[in-house]
Amino acid sequence: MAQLSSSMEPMLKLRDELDIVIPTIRNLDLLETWRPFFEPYHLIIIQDGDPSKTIKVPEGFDYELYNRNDINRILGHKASCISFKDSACRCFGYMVSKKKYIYTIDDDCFVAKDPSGKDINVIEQHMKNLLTPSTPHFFNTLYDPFASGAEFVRGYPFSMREGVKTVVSHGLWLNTPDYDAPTKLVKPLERNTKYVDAVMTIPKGTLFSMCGMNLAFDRELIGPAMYFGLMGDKHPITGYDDMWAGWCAKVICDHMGWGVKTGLPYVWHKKASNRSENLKREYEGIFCQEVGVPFLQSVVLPKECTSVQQCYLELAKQVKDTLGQVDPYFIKLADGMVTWIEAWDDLNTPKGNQKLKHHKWLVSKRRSKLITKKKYGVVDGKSKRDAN
Ligand SMILES: O=c1ccn([C@@H]2O[C@H](COP(=O)(O)OP(=O)(O)O[C@H]3O[C@@H](CO)[C@H](O)[C@H]3O)[C@@H](O)[C@H]2O)c(=O)[nH]1
Ligand SMILES: [Mn+2]
Repeated sequence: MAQLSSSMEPMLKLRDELDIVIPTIRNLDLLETWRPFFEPYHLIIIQDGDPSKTIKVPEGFDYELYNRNDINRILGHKASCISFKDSACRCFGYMVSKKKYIYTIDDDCFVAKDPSGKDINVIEQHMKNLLTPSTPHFFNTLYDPFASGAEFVRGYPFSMREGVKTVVSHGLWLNTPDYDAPTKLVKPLERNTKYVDAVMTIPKGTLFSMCGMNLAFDRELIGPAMYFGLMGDKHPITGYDDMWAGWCAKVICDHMGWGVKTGLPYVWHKKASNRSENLKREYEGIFCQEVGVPFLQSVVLPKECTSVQQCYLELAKQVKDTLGQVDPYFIKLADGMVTWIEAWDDLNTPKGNQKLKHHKWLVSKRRSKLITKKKYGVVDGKSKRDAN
């Protein structure tokens, strides 16, 4: 196995380097099962749907929770780029995080076990994937040469064994795989029981289906491209937010010379959404992907695009000019992409950081009020302590 740099071990701790982003419309009981792996980290919870609903978070977790009112207050008119009533809202968490890495997971994904019966530490495996190089320019048939027990195979040019920086680590799912609605309808009972002990680099020039359920990425590098596109409320499409982000991010990774890996780690997905509902939600997307994918595969970004933001704005322009003629939805999506970059850059300047600090204080104040209420209750407008 290609030697892991000795500096990697401390990085695996990562408490101050990684945020966990969870989009949710439900109580977060799943966190109990993830406690051994998630408790050390800061969580950014994006509460979708009705902001007046209280999302229960088990004790002991360090988190900030943003609902729609917070998103509107923080972004103002730019909040239009953050989807509502769709898991795409999670990308707001990427924007407000200040950490180098992001891990995002759905609230119906639980700890999976490897074939030896050991609980899988998704953070550890994703960080191994991100902290070791990718090999997009020449396919290694024995999978990830930087994974333990693997190596470059014969015929692999030595001049290419250094690899490139990995910026996305795409994990998989046991039990309910990420099938689209038509597939789920014809195969309602199909479950994924195959634990494939492999991590692979997705070759340069190839797009892939990026599922947002179990995903980690280098926020400082590819973060501005991880826009989960306009879906859900007031939009004709849903269920393709993560796909859009994955296609755009991969085009930019190829241009920037960065790598994307897929494979381990697994989560146990106990699908909470409704199959026939999903078919209605995904219907338009099934057709859009047939035009979107070939277009994005054909995109060439100019060499003058040297930052992810520049690449992303150029991509938005090409989406608007080309796909905008196919379906007006893509004009709105392209505008959303531009607004996303504006909002990202706003919040990641010293002035933006100051503004965000104030909002984070408000969000944490609301949370401590909730904790007080839960601990001491509020009886007839007085706390239980006063009432006794
Ligand atoms: O309006 C909504 C609906 C859901 N969420 C949260 O988003 C994730 C995913 O929701 P869910 O697991 O119910 O949906 P699935 O169909 O299983 O997942 C699909 O959505 C993609 C995004 O992860 C995934 O790739 C697909 O498999 C949960 O955390 C919900 O709470 C929401 O925020 N708003
Ligand atoms: Mn799910």
